Amino acid sequence: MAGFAGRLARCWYSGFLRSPLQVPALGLHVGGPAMQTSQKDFNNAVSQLKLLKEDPGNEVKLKLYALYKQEAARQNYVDLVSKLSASSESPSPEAPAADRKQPESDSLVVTSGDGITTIRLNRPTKKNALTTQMYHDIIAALQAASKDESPITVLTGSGDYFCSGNDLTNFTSLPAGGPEEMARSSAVLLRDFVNCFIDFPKPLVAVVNGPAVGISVTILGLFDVVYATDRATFHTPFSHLGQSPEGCSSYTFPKIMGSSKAAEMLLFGKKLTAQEACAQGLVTEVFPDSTFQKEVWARLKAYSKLPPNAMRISKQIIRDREKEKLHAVNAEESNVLRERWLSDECMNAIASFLSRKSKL
Ligand SMILES: CCCCCC/C=C/C(=O)SCCNC(=O)CCNC(=O)[C@H](O)C(C)(C)COP(=O)(O)OP(=O)(O)OC[C@H]1O[C@@H](n2cnc3c(N)ncnc32)[C@H](O)[C@@H]1OP(=O)(O)O
Repeated sequence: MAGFAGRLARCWYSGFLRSPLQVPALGLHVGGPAMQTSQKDFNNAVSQLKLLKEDPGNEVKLKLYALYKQEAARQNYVDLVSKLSASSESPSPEAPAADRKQPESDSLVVTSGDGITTIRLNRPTKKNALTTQMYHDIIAALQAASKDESPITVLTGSGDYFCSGNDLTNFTSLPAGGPEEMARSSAVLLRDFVNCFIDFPKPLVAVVNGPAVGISVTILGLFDVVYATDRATFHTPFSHLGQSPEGCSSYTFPKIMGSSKAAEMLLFGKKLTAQEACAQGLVTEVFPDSTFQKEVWARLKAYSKLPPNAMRISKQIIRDREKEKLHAVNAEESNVLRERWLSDECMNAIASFLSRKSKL
C-alpha cells in the first residue's frame, strides 16, 4: 500500500510542478485578506518549490496537492457564478425544473421541457469524465426524474464526447483510511449508482453524442433505448486498466450480443464503432452526425406524448423479472472491483495515465 501511496504522490507532485500555470486565477477575486495572495506570489512559491534540494516527503506533497485543489475549486466557484450570471441574461428554452434540487456542481446540468428530463454530463474539457461529485449528482438527478412530470428521461453529454468513463483522478483523493477505504467507499458509490439505473421506472434513453468509454458504455445495457451519432465509439478497456466489468455488463452484454462478442469487448477491450454496436444490439439506431441532434430530439419529443402510464407499465413488465438478478450482479461486480482497485495492475495503470504516460 505504501508503494501505491508513494506512486500516486509522485504523480501528483510531478503534475503539480509540471503545470503550475494551469492553476487558474487562484481565486484572487474572492474572500478576505487570507485570499489576497497575488499570482506573482504564487508563481514565486512554485519556483521555490522546484528549487528544493530535498524531496519534502509525501505528507507535505499531499498538503500541496490539497491546496492546489482548493485553488481549483475556488476558480470553479467563480466560473459557476459567471455562468449563472450569463444564463440569467439569456434564458434557455429548456428551463431547469423549478421544483428540482439542482446538482451540486456545474459538471451536470438537469433540464426539463417538451416532456423530457435531460441529464447532461457537462465537463467537455475533460471529455465528461465522471468525478465522484458527478456520480452523487447523477444519483440525485435520477431519483428526482423518477418522480417528476416528464414521461421520458435522457442521459447525454456536452461537447465532442459522450463520456470518457470514471475520472481517473478520483483515485488520487485518498481518505484518512488510505487506499482500502478509498476502494471500499468507491465500491459502495458504484453499487448505489448502478442500482439507480436498474430501478429507474420510466423510459430511459441514452443520446450518445460522441465516443463512450468504461462505465458510460457498460450502463447502456440498462437503458431502454440508445441512440448514437455515427461518430460514437464504444470502448471498455478494463483489462488495460487492471479492472473488471461493472454496470451489470458481465450479465447484460453476453445477453445482448452473445458471449464471444461480449468477451472481445470486456476482456480484450475491443473498441466498437457505432455501426458495430448497433449490429450487436447495444445501440438502437445510429444517425449521421450532421443530423443527429435534430432527428433524435424530434423523435423523442414525439415519443414523450405517448401515454406515460402505459410506457411505465410496459417497462415494468419488460424489466421487472430481471431486477433481482441485476442487483445481485451489481453487488458482485462492485465487490470484485473493490479488490481490483487495490491490485498492482490497476494502480500501475492509473499512475501511468496520471503521469501522462498512457492514453487509450
Ligand atoms: C465510484 C467509482 C466508480 C468507478 C467505476 C469504474 C469505472 C471504470 C471506467 O470507467 S474505466 C475507463 C476510464 N477511462 C479512461 O481510462 C479514459 C482515459 N482517457 C483517455 O484515454 C483519453 O483522455 C481519451 C482517449 C478519453 C481522450 O483522448 P484525447 O482526445 O486525446 O483527449 P485528452 O486525453 O487530451 O483529454 C482531455 C482532458 O481530459 C482528461 N481526461 C479525459 N478522460 C479522463 C478520465 N477518464 N479521467 C481523468 N481525466 C480524463 C485528460 O487527462 C485531458 O486533461 P488535461 O487537458 O490534460 O488536463
